[in-house]
Amino acid sequence: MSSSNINRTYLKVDRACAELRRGGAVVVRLPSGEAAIFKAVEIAHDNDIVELKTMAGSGTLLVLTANRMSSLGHSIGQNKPCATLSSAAHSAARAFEMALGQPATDGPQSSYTIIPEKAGSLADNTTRLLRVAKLIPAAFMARLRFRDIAMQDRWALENNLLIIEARDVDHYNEDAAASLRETTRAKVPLALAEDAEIIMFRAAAGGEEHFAVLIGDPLGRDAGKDKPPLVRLHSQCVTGDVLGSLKCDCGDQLKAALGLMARESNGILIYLAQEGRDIGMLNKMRAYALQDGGLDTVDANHMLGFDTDERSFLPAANILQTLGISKMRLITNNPDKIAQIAAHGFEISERISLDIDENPFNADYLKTKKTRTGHLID
Ligand SMILES: Nc1nc2c(ncn2[C@@H]2O[C@H](COP(=O)(O)OP(=O)(O)OP(=O)(O)O)[C@@H](O)[C@H]2O)c(=O)[nH]1
Ligand SMILES: [Zn+2]
Repeated sequence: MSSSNINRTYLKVDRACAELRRGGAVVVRLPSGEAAIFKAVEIAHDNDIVELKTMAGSGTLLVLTANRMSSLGHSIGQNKPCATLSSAAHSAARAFEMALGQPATDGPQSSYTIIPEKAGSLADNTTRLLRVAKLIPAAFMARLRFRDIAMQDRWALENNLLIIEARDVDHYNEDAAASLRETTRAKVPLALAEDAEIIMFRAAAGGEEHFAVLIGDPLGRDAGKDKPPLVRLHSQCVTGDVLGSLKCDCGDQLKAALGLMARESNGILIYLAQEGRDIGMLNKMRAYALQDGGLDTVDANHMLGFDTDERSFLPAANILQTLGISKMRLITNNPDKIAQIAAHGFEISERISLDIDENPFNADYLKTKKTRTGHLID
């Protein structure tokens, strides 16, 4: 794909996300010409349900992910990422409860007809776009009655609506990672590592900003360096990294990693703008509220409709490649991180574990990392 094509594609997705976040409607279309108009449930009002129905000419459905459905006590089958729920009596408040509330004991879902949806379906694409927009992946969706693409384009223009093609959604995360560029760099002496330099990267797609902290001389400007650099991919955790939250191990891991790198003067910490395993700070706080009610970190993500971990380490891989790194000693306990980085063609000569002392507030979290997400914690 030429770079100008990539540009047009991701700009449309970025505009769609802004539209969804302000409560607006977006149209999603499959190559077959099937299309649907949708909105984010978490920002919708009752009149939106009627409006979508009137515009599309078919009933408004509620789209929920498989994880959310399972939290509501419904298995929708293997390889079905989401389901559409139809009801004669939708109200935004009720749908909000279905999408976000704690499951009611009398089973509000019983009054809905539930249809499992395939990967790549219109419903699936609505939830994927909502995730990119860092919104709860629950949509009000109404299918357009007509499949003629030229007619749809005219209709969208008349109604000031954006049409997003399913293939644009498919490529978005890859395009965003590929569009990362070094933007500026500066020396920033740190308490734990005086010889530190920060390199900022900005993605043209989505505008996300990640950064690399170079400790000492990891890029091998010193001739004769025999060990590959220590590398840590650290996903943002404002509560742990900045506020010193005792609920997780992030802040301590950050400090420990910088300390290890300073000792050798040979490290790269990539700080990824992936707050809350990439569900965003607001949704992480929603997950924390559910954890206050007794759920663990995995079930809380599922209850909100998200996957256990929404992160891709492709942005990190692109940054490492830009820096000219091919081999590293990776500081992590996360097997998925190791697998993803290896799959991108990097050589991990050694894994350095990063075990943090338990406290009464993070003990359950650390246990869940070990038992449910496979973290290699001793
Ligand atoms: N959604 C959610 N995110 C969390 C929670 N606790 C921590 N995080 C986020 O998880 C990310 C850190 O992930 P971890 O699983 O601790 O560590 P990791 O990067 O997977 O693995 P290591 O390399 O071994 O540290 C950060 O983005 C945190 O904000 C939580 O309860 N819910
Ligand atoms: Zn944390």
